[in-house]
Amino acid sequence: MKKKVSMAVGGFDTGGGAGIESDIKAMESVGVHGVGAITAITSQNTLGIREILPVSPKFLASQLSAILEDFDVRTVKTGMILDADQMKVVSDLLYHKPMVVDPVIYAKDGTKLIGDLDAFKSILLTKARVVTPNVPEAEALSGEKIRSVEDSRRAAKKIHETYSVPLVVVKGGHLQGEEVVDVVYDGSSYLVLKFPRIEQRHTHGTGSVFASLMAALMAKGLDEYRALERASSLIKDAIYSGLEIGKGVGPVDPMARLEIEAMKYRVFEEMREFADFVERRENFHRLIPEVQSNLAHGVTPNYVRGLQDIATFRGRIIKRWDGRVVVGLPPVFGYPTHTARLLLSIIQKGETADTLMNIRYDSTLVGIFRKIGYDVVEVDRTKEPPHGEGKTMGWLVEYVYSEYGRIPNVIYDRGAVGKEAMIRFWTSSIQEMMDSLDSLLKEWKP
Ligand SMILES: Cc1ncc(COP(=O)(O)O)c(N)n1
Repeated sequence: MKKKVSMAVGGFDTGGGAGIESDIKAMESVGVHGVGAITAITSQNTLGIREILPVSPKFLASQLSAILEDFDVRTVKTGMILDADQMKVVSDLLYHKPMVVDPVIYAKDGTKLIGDLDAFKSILLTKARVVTPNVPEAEALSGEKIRSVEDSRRAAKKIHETYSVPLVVVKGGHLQGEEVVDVVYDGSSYLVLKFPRIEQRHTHGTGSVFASLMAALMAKGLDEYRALERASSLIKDAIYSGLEIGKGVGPVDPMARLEIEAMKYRVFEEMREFADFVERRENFHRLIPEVQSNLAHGVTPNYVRGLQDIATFRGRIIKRWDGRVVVGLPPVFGYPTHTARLLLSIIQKGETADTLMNIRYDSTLVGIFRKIGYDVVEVDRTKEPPHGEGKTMGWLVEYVYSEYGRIPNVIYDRGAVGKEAMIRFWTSSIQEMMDSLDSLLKEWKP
């Protein structure tokens, strides 16, 4: 097997959240082999940096040579580089490689990671292909105060002109506002990228991971703009999945996208098995209402960001005229079915719901649910206010939550004018769903 190789140069974070380990994780997450040269060992955790042990410039040079003499290093990402001597080594040995420079002037806790800013500007920044400052870093590099997107543009232009960096990416996370606005300048035009702000406390290593993704994607042959676009999308998942693993600011998770994609594959497999189960199970048609059934099944609930992470059968679970049950079409993610919307609303209320199905209402079935140990709640749909199609599932969950403070596994209603009575049932796994449906069919003798 062959893989492209990208190199990270920076500090070692004992907490695995930023620096070299996060760089290599980020590179590996997009299928690039990451190699690394260490400038300093930090004793660090989510609460901050305690001590820094610098590596001698000579030993840094030795690491770089060992790497360069053996691997075809396509791109380089730099982070913590302490002093002028280290910077000279990096510049002398790597000036010919496309470098993505993350100007980590200060760590989250305020510790200086680039000890000599003047040396950094003159020795390293001038060799960068791409530089990725956040707002405080862009202020330090440009000497401009940044309070608005307009200021970011001015700073980006100034950094480009002063240090001849071909592509300057000023990340807007530190500015106020509902949207995060990144400003990109390449010497002739601006690109302004806007993203909805993600509420997240655990953002340690965001800058390291973003710059490493850019370097890795460029190593794979993407041009700077394509790499930027992809890295921006991936970093959102990494931030969204920020890890609560210490007492302080936890790290972002560069593995998030890979894990979500792997889970989605498993969801498809399990739904295929579920389709076989309902098509083969004797008497299954008895559970299917006139409006037909569907199954919603998502990735692990705490990874669910929206309907894009929940799958339902595009053609539903159909009871045919002859009593056969057919799942005619494959599952799809992000399809706004009733069951998908209901499962999403239940997850958003904090339940570890993984699978949900609607089945026909029958008072005996409700009794069996109770007998096998599920919490059951009845909802009176005549109380539903008039609102458009697409609002019902959200209303249902709000209504149940306001009455009970949680969402029981079984929610049923006896219908209303023009609305068929229905049981909606959620479980923590698809296996539990199948086992429970089996029990219903065994116990129910209509
Ligand atoms: C070794 C090392 N490199 C980079 C950072 C910056 O990351 P952050 O800004 O999240 O503290 C860090 N804390 N440690």
